[in-house]
Amino acid sequence: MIKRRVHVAAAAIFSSDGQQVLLARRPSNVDQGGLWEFPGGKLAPFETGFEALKRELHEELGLTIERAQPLIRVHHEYPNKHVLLDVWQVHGFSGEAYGREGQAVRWVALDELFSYPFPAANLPILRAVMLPTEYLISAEEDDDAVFLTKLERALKEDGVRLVQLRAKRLDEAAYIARAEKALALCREYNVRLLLNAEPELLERVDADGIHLTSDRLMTLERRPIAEGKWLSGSTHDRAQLEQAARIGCDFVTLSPLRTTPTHPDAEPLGWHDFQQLVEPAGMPVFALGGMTRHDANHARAVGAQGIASIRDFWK
Ligand SMILES: Nc1nc2c([nH]c(=O)n2[C@@H]2O[C@H](COP(=O)(O)OP(=O)(O)OP(=O)(O)O)[C@@H](O)[C@H]2O)c(=O)[nH]1
Ligand SMILES: [Mg+2]
Repeated sequence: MIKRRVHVAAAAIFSSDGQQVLLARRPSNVDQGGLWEFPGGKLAPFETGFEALKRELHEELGLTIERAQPLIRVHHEYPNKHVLLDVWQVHGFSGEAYGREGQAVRWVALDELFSYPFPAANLPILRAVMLPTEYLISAEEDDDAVFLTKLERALKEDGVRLVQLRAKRLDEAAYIARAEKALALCREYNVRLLLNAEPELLERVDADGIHLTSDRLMTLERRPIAEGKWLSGSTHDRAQLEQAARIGCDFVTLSPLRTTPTHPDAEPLGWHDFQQLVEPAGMPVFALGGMTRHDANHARAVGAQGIASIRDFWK
């Protein structure tokens, strides 16, 4: 039997403060009944994803979309069909949402999403919804006080919400000391901190997760940290992206998009090759390498979660 292929447009509709998304419950008499979902449905013949999104949100919720951007595309094999979930983030709409087909509809806080039962394909979507569009990677800095001043500026003035502590020049004791201080600051601003370090370090510093170098990523056979923590990794090609998926990374950086002073000899991917790699990755991907916040819209247009950068945030 040939498996049916369905292309579905679905929406992560954000509240105006960005802290909640709108979920709907699938009626009990349909496929995956009773599970919660991002509202949407199948593309009609000759429709684009965005056209289908607008039509479905009007039919299902009575909403008119005003502003939307691609969030993530997820391919998933169900026993009876192959689904492509083409998910958009909606930040502007008019109307008051209600279940026009009798389905339950609910605004849910981002940090409560994991307590709702979703279809199996939805895990990457939940990660994408919970992650911001900017990922700060900290620069080498000898002095802890200077480090903290620059970090606080980025949290306060740039509104950064996700940070990776990268400090290759520090020995273990100095790294731990800096991580404790960075964590205290990040907690004040309600910001997530990932350690670019060995996974075991999470037992010493209770940060939000671990970022793996690509070399370290390739040596692992399974996810090295608990599900409740975030696991990200550095990738540069398809093999590394596949390994990140195999060991259950929550998201990755993919680099270098452009040539940078820190990695002058690395062959840049450019947007075209980057886009080819992103969709099959099956998880949120941050573009890295010469990126600034001006590139964020372009990155999202080719399927990325957003941009990761050292220089654009470190001032
Ligand atoms: N809308 C939506 N569909 C999802 C999600 N996750 C997921 O696996 N799917 C799957 O994608 C397909 C979407 O079909 P649908 O039933 O919403 O399509 P539709 O609105 O056009 O309905 P209809 O064709 O029954 O009228 C289903 O097989 C569903 O299980 C999700 O978060 N939102
Ligand atoms: Mg539907």
